This record gives sequence, C-alpha cells and structure tokens, in this order.
Amino acid sequence: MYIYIYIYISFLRAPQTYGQPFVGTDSGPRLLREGGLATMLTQLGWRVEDIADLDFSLHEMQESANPANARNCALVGHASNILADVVETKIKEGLFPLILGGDHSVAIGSLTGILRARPNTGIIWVDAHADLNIPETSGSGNMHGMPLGLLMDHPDGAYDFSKLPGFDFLVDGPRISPEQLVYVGLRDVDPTERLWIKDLGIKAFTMTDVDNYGIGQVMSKALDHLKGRPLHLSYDIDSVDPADAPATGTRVRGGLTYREAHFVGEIIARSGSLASADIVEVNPSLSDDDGANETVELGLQLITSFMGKSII
Ligand SMILES: NC(=[NH2+])NCCC[C@H](N)C(=O)O
Ligand SMILES: [Mn+2]
Ligand SMILES: [Mn+2]
Repeated sequence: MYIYIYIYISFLRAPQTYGQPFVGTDSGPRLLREGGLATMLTQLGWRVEDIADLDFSLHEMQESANPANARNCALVGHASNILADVVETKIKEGLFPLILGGDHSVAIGSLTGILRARPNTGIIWVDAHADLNIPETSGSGNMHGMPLGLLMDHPDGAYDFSKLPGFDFLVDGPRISPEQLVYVGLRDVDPTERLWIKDLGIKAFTMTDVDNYGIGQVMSKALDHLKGRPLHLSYDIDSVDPADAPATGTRVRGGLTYREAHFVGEIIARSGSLASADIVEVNPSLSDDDGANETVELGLQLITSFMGKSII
C-alpha cells in the first residue's frame, strides 16, 4: 500500500535561520536531499513528492520594528505564516508533511498548520530544550526557543501577538493544550520554562528519566499519554548527544545515544499514529566536514527510523 508523503525539502530559505544566531541551518534541507532522502523513503514504500522551494520572497522587513527580545521577528513570522498555510493545505489533501529545518522556529509554522487541520494532534517534542519561552522570558531573544511558548497559553494568560510584527496570523490561531504535548530528552531548561512545565502539568521525560526508566519505558509512557491522537514528531537533532550530532547550534552534553535516538523514531513508527514530523537544527557550518557529514547522516537515519525503516 502506498502512503502518500509530502516532503518539505524546501524550507531552506533565510527566514528559518533567523530563529537563532548562526548561519547554516538553511543548508540542512539541501544536504538531506543530496544525501538521498527521497530515494531512501521511496525504498521504504513511500511516494515522495519533492517540491520546489517555497517562495519566501521577503517584503522589506522593517528590522527596526522587531522587538529586542524577539530577534528577526518579522522574518520568522513571515516564513511561519507561509509554511502554516502550505502544511494545512497538504494535510487536508491527505498528505504527510515532513518539514526539514532550518532551526526550530519552523515549528511555529508547521504546528500552526497541523493544528488547524488536526486540532487534537499529540505532539512529541524530542529536544534538549523546552522551547517554551516567549520574548518576555527569553534570555537570548532567539525565536527557535519560543515555538511552544508562543503556541500555548501560560499561567499568566494568552499572548498579545500585536507586539510581534509578522505574527498577526497567530491572533486567532490554534493553541496547544498541555495534555497534547510530551517532552523527551530535556536537559537544558530555562527557569520560567521549568515553572510553566510544572504549572501547566506538561508531561516531560528528561534525560534523568531516560537514565532512570530506560528509553523503552519512557517512550511507552509518552505514547500512552497521547494514545488515540494522530501524532506529530518534532525532532531537534540536539536531543542527541553532541558526540553523535556535533553540527548543531545549541549543543548540550549528556544527550540521547545513537541507539536511543533511533529507538525513539522506530517505536513511534510502530505506533502507526505518526501523521507529520519536523527534523530541525542540523547546521553543517558549526562543525568540521566529518562532523557535518555525520550529523546530516544521523538526520537521514533518524528520518528513515520514524518513517518505518525498522518495521520488518
Ligand atoms: N531549538 C533549540 N535548539 N532551542 C534552544 C533554546 C535555548 C534557550 N532556552 C533559549 O530560549 O534561547
Ligand atoms: Mn528545539
Ligand atoms: Mn534544542
């Protein structure tokens, strides 16, 4: 049986690099494409549609309009709005959107499109970081640390998007409720994020839990928590230990092993509930050639893991 898959190898434009300070995340999708992703997925039985780049021809963004604590806000908002529309359309056409980042700010657009089409989606966020900040709580102002912060209502109320140029598309946008989100792999969480995870009751499996229960138990609990929902997997490559994923911008030691990282994808594939995915933060410019190649290869292997490679 062929399952149609819509691969976004197009999100390689400048805006998605603007969610963090390093150049280079925009070449992630191209390198995954050149690494043979489409062929690998076709060999798994997927029908792959490789579209041309999304047209992000940017209007003159008034850089001065950007708030200091939301760097490149108008650019990130512009690209997120375009991606949200395309993802929503493709889901409604019955396709599986796979978004290749780009930094994790791509999830602002991808999750908005996914939740417009499937409001009850369960989100598995595999990451060293919680990405639960808003500009007011962010120490860096980097918007790759804010996708979940901007899409959830916090204990101190809904966010006023009129403060964020380029983000008016979120004013009446879908919101993520705490029970539809699960974290796996956390090990670098900011103070306010920690408070909000607790206050909102978000299910979070840190690396301590991975050590304590083992990845098998963690994933079983995570999938059980989201049972009955279509799943979205947002896979930040920095969830993996830097020894196996050196080419990324916010490295944190003590991450998932190579096998744990694959198990996460394999067990999600076996659930039969995966309906969309992002893979983000591959940045070949932040390591030597070997490290860049290793990280891109890891990205390819993780994608084929969550797209069914291990299902015999
Ligand atoms: N997707 C990521 N790599 N996020 C890193 C976020 C780091 C930090 N919490 C911040 O908000 O700046
Ligand atoms: Mn992230
Ligand atoms: Mn991260």
